[in-house]
Amino acid sequence: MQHAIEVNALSKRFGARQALDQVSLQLRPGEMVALIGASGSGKSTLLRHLSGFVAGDASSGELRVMGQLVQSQGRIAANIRSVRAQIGFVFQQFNLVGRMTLLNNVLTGQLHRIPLHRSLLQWFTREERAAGLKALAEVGIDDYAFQRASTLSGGQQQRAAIARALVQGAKVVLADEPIASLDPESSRKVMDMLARVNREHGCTVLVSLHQVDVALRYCSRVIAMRDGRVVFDGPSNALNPSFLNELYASDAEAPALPVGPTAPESLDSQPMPLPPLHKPEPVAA
Ligand SMILES: Nc1ncnc2c1ncn2[C@@H]1O[C@H](COP(=O)(O)OP(=O)(O)OP(=O)(O)O)[C@@H](O)[C@H]1O
Repeated sequence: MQHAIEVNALSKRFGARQALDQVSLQLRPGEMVALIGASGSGKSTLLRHLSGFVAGDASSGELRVMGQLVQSQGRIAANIRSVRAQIGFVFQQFNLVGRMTLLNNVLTGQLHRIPLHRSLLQWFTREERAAGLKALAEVGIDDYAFQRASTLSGGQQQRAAIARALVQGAKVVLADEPIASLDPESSRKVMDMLARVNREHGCTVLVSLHQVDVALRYCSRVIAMRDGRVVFDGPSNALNPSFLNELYASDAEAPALPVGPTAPESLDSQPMPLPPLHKPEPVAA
């Protein structure tokens, strides 16, 4: 089976800091998986490598999205732009161009399909505009289509990034802390949209989250990172309070950890680190 996301022995060192250490994981098409871990554990760095914005160390293996090579042994694939056309990004730093209208921001999702002169001039056809408005309606912000993106709230901007992924026809959505600075109601809307994109459009979603309760509510599988390593990969209902306490032990901004049904008492005494529940499968040549 072709994996939607495949990471094989990815390592990244920034000076003395081992940000990623032999990270391997696979996501099946159609999965929605949460990436959790304390601040500095490597979540954003992993997502940036998957997007091909950052190259891993030369000792790293391969990263693939929808079977296409993103990078191998520290070298970004030559056709990375066409690989990225399959990936929707909900990254705070790449989200929207503030001076462009919301609609034009969303329409940039199809730039890989239209001629360069049209993209430079932001000339879009009636059909393309209709597709953009439909996507904005789907995420509930079509009323703001002709407003400058900079005038929108953080939650609306995140939803616009999701609409852009829809217009783009992305197969995989990478979301880096999409609700980090949002109020609870906006957070719920953004997470609901991501879940819908996953469920109704069949997109594979990998979302990094600080809020463990949100991760457990929306994702049946969780990957936990600590010090650049994957220390847990399995069903979210197998996580337990002692593991989570250990995971966030060094985090000054540790999130409130959930208790109750999502944290079965019977697993309380499980020692750290938990072994990964999914053994990495061999990478197809
Ligand atoms: N460009 C960079 N140069 C130097 N160090 C970096 C760089 N990017 C990340 N790091 C370091 O790599 C480690 C992992 O950082 P990363 O941002 O991936 O963590 P994170 O889990 O996403 O944290 P947070 O939840 O706070 O966003 C940190 O120690 C960070 O300081």
